[in-house]
Amino acid sequence: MTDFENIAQEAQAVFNTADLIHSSDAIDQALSEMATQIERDYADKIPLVLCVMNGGLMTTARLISKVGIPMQVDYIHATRYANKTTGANVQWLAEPKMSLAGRDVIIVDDILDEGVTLSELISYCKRHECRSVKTAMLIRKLHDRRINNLEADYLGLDVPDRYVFGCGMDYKSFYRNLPGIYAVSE
Ligand SMILES: O=P(O)(O)OC[C@H]1O[C@H](OP(=O)(O)OP(=O)(O)O)[C@H](O)[C@@H]1O
Ligand SMILES: Nc1nc2[nH]cnc2c(=O)[nH]1
Repeated sequence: MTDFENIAQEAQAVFNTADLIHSSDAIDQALSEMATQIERDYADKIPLVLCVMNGGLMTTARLISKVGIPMQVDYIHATRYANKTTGANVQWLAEPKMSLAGRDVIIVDDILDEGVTLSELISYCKRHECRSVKTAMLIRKLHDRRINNLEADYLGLDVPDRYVFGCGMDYKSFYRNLPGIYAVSE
C-alpha cells in the first residue's frame, strides 16, 4: 500500500469510532447567525474576507454564501499543525494577493484552539496596515490554554477539548470534506 492509502485506512478506523459533535444543520444555523451579525456590522463598509487555508475553506464558503452585502475575498495560507494532531510554529505558505492597507479585514477560519495562529494572523493584518481587523471562527475549543485569552469577534459553536475533524478540519489530511464536526474517540 502507498503512504496515503495507509493513512486513509488509519483515518477510516478513527472515523468509525469518532463522536459527532455538531451536525451540518447545527453548523448552518450557527453560520446564519454569524452572517446576520456581519451584515449588520459591515452595512456601510466593504469588507475584505481573508480565508485561512486550508482549514478555513469550508467555513468561508458556507459563511460568505449567507452574507448579502458587497465584499471581496482573498486567502492566506498559514499552518502550524501540518496535518499532524499537535501544533508547532506557524508556517506562512501564501500571502494575500490584495493589499490590506486601509481595508476592513475579516479573518475567517475553522477553529480557535490555542490561538497561536489567529494571534499571528491579526498581527500580520495590522503590520500590513489594515484599517480594522475582526475574526470569524466556526468553533472554539473549550480549555484554558488559549494565549492572551484571545476570543473571536464572531463565533459559531464550542467543541470539547478533543481533537476534532470535518467541515474543513483534517484528521492527518483526511476528512476535511465531512459536512459535520466529529471528535476523535478518547
Ligand atoms: O489556535 P491554534 O492552536 O493555533 O490552531 C488553529 C489553527 O489550526 C488549524 O490549522 P492547521 O495548522 O492545522 O492547518 P490547516 O488549516 O491546513 O489544517 C486551524 O485551521 C487553525 O488555523
Ligand atoms: N483538525 C484540527 N485542527 C486543529 N487545529 C487546532 N486544533 C485542531 C483540532 O482539534 N483539529
